[in-house]
Amino acid sequence: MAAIANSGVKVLTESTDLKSIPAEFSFVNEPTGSYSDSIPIIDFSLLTSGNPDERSKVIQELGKACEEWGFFVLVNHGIQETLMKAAIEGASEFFDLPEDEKRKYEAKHVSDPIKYGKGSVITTSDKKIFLWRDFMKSYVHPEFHYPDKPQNLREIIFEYAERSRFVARTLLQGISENLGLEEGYVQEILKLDSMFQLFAVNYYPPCPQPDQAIGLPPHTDHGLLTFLIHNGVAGLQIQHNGKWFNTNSPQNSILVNTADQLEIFSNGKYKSVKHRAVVNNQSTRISVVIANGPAPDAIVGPASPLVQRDGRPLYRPLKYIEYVETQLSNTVDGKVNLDFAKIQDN
Ligand SMILES: O=C(O)CCC(=O)C(=O)O
Ligand SMILES: [Fe+2]
Repeated sequence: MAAIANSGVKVLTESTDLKSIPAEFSFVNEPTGSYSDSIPIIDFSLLTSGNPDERSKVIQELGKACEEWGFFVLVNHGIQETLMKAAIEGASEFFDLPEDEKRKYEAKHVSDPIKYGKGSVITTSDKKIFLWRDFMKSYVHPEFHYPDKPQNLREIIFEYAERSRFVARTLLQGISENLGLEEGYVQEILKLDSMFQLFAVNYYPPCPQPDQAIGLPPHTDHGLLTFLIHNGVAGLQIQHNGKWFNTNSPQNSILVNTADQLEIFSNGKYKSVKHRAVVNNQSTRISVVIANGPAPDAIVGPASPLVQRDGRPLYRPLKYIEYVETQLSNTVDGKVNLDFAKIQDN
């Protein structure tokens, strides 16, 4: 039992021939996801192409995707496929390191810039459940933190994060134009030059009873836009109109979801989408995530031109890094923080 509590799921699955999941992992899943052919696809190159008609059309599509789905598949984003592959393969090598090496990064405090672990959630009935996932998270911007080993990976992740920032800022500029905000407003208010980026690699080994465990339970992300790429094994599901949908991703695309700060900034126009990661009994799934957010010290509330237009703010302003760290230490329900920021009717 101690092995289960102390080591990651990778070690657990590799050291024993499991036919069923240990009781600590048992999670009651909502019904499984189906497919939708209407998940939006956004062509990033049209945002930067210089053709004004194409640009305004894609900005409209982007706004619609954020409003209706809170999720889209980004194609033609300009980040080289070789870099993305290197990031996925390299990041997953972290989990092959000896336990002692990984354990150096076991989280002691929520603000530790590098954290390794397995994670657990407390259910509404006060039960602790372990997730079928090992993770490594690190803060990569404005300060860059990354484990020393495996070697050479720091440069790859540094570059991937840098390219992602360009893509994220360009998308946010397009989104804020769709909200009717002036050029440069979003950049200045959210201090995007020093935007906070949290890098995460999630490792989901095959699970003998995939329907009875969960990789990551339903949650929303804390930032503005989250980018996710993976090793070709599906597992990310998003909630849409109360139902779960599998996400498809064409070769070399980035899966993008709206997150809490965008819901707050847009005064509720764009909802932070709930999503979860399911597991399977065949192949290891690896996802590489970059949560792109405002600057750590930015105080984020609804954009004032939108508050004026809507008549009142729906959320109260909070300092972003405090929001992140409350969410990272909160293991219950992904929406708790947003509810905390919400101004209640009375
Ligand atoms: O691995 C996935 O598909 C989901 C990851 C995720 O939602 C997260 O890291 O916040
Ligand atoms: Fe997430």
